[in-house]
Amino acid sequence: MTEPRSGPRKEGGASGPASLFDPGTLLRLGAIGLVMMGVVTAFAWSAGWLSPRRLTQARMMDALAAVDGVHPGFRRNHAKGVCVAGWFESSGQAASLSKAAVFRPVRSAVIGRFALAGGMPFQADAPAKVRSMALRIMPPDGAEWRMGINDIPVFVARTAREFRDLLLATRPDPATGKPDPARVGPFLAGHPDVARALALVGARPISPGFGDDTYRSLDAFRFINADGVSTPVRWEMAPMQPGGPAGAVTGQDYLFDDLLTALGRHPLSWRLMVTIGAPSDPTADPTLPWPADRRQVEAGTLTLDVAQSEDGGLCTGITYDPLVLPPGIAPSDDPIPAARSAAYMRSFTLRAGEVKLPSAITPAMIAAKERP
Ligand code: HEM
Repeated sequence: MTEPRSGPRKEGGASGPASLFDPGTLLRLGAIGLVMMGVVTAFAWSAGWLSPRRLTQARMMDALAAVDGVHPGFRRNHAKGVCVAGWFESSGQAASLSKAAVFRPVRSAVIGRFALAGGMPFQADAPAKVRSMALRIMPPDGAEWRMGINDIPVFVARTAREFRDLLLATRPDPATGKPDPARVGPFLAGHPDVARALALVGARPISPGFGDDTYRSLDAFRFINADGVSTPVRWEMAPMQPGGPAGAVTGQDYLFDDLLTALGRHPLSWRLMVTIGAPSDPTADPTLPWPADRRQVEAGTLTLDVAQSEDGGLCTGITYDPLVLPPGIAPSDDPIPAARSAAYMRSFTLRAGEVKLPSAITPAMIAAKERP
């Protein structure tokens, strides 16, 4: 018997292994390569590597960190805060403007947060620091509504890019620890809208504390009623407790201390006042106030009666994303809320994965002020 001759094997036959040089294999490999390249390019694009001027979530986080540093585990803005809880009682008066469940004559549960603007979780309280209220309003039978609202009359930038540029222009100079006038001056000269908005913010009346402060949406939204009629709106939470005499403006946490003392004595309430915009009112520019004589509707009353530290508190796992809106409330052409939504998500993703120091407002501070 002769052994079978081991001559050259026919490549690529139906039964033999495929060669790398087979045209079909090359085509398939090429296709895989193209898909991989597409994926890598998409990642690079979304990370902003291909477009150094594009504003990405990471660049916005960097700008916030350039001003206030990095504080792992904390919100990248409005870092010093305390959780609160209570309810919102609708008056029914906004139901003709918006079909949102929250405006039916019902009581909705609320998880909120008071905070100071800025990324420093241990900053000292001071009268002129921007204060905020954030709310997640959850009607018993309908979609929730989230908001983050500030105690200033207008926002300080028209777009996310302008806000980021303002942050970078006002970041502290390492030599002095203060913003560098040589950088701030030219920035404001080139951004008269920001200079005008900052002047309005600087001239606002300052209330003694969180409890007697007014918090505003600043951004414009649209209310949509059951007939599909869309109305431009902004809103504010107006305090129902009188502004008492200013307490002692001393102590690292005096604003939070006063808030906890007040909540320990009685619930605090605010009226939700919705301002109806006229067709001529600017909706796309939150640096511009609307005329003071616009009609307002009293949509209901917010009552807060419980405080909790962020450490273990219900608000910690929440982003007060202004685009979490129920049917009946929609964004306007204001570009800021979409940028906020992206930035809050990024901040949440970062802080959720980090080890955090205890918050400035501790469970023990709250327990000491609680009602018996
Ligand atoms: C482009 C503009 C803005 C950027 C990039 C920005 C960025 C941020 C970030 C990163 C956070 C932390 C979010 C978290 O970790 O949950 C935050 C919180 C907050 N922001 Fe903004 N923000 C912007 C505009 C505004 C405006 C216009 C308002 C007010 C109307 C506002 C009100 C708030 C409030 C109240 C909080 C605190 C929410 C809480 O207590 O959890 N922000 N912001």
